[in-house]
Amino acid sequence: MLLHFTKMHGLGNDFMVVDMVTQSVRLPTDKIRRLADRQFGVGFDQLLIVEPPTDPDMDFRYRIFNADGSEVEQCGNGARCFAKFVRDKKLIGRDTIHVQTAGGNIELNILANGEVSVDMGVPRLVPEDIPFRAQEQRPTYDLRIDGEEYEVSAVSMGNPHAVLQVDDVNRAPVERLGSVIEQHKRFPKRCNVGFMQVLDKAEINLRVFERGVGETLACGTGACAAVVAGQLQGLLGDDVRVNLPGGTLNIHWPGEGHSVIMTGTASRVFEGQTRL
Ligand SMILES: N[C@H](CCC[C@H](N)C(=O)O)C(=O)O
Repeated sequence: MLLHFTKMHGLGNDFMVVDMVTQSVRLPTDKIRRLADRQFGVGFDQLLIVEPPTDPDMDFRYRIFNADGSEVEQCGNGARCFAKFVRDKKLIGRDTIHVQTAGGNIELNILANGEVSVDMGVPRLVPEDIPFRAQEQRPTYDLRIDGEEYEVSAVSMGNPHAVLQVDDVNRAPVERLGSVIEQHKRFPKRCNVGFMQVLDKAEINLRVFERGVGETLACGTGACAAVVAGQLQGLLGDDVRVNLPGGTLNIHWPGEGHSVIMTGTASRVFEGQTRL
C-alpha cells in the first residue's frame, strides 16, 4: 500500500501530513512510531491526519499523533500547516477554515502575506479541565521534584501544559527537568513543559519539552500557554512576541474567557510517498 504525504513544518516543529479525505489507510501506533523515526522512517515530531468532519458545521477533522504514537488533543504549529495543506491541495477554496479537533474546534485564517492566524480557543485553567491535580485554581502551583520546589503554571490549550519561569532559556535544564515534569503524577495525562524567560511585557524567549516527543524547535500551544501563564502573573500584556529556537510567533490574548490568537508561518518542505 502506497501512502502519499507532505512533509511540513511550523518554525522547525515538523510534521508528516496525510490526506485521509482522498486516501484511506490504517495507521496503528507501531506504524506511527516507525514512520516518526528519523533514521528508519520519514521522521517527524507529529503526524497530522486530515479527515472529513463528523461535525457538519466544520470543514475538516484534524487528528494529531506525537512521535511516540500517542494521539493528542491539539497542535498549534500543526494547525497553521494544516491550513496551508488543505489550500495547496485545493481541498477547500476559502481562506477561513473551521476545523474539528479532539481538543475543541478551531478557526484558521490564511492571511494575505501567507502567514496563518489561528483562533486557538479559550484556555482552560480549572485544574480538573487541564487535567492537573490541585485543590483550587491558582496562577502558579508548587511542584515538588527530588526534594526541591518548582513554581509552575498549569494551562490547557486543549492539551496540557506546565510553564516555568527561568532567567535564561539557554541555561534552562530543559532535558532533565522537562522529562521529569512531563511525567509528574499531578499531570494524569502527562504534559508539555515550557521554560519561559520574560524579556518585557511584550516579548519572551521560550523553549518547550513536548509531551510524547521531547524538546522541539517550536511549540504553538506551548507559546499560547506561556503567554496565558505570564499574563495571569501580571508579567505580560495582551500582545506578545514569543521567540522559540525555530522562530517567532505572535500571540494575542485579551484575558480570561477570551480566545488565544496565534499567528505565524507554515512551510512545505517536500511531497513524498512511502510503502506501508
Ligand atoms: N506534544 C503536544 C502535541 C503537539 C503540540 C505542538 N507541536 C504545538 O505546536 O502545539 C502534546 O502532546 O500535547
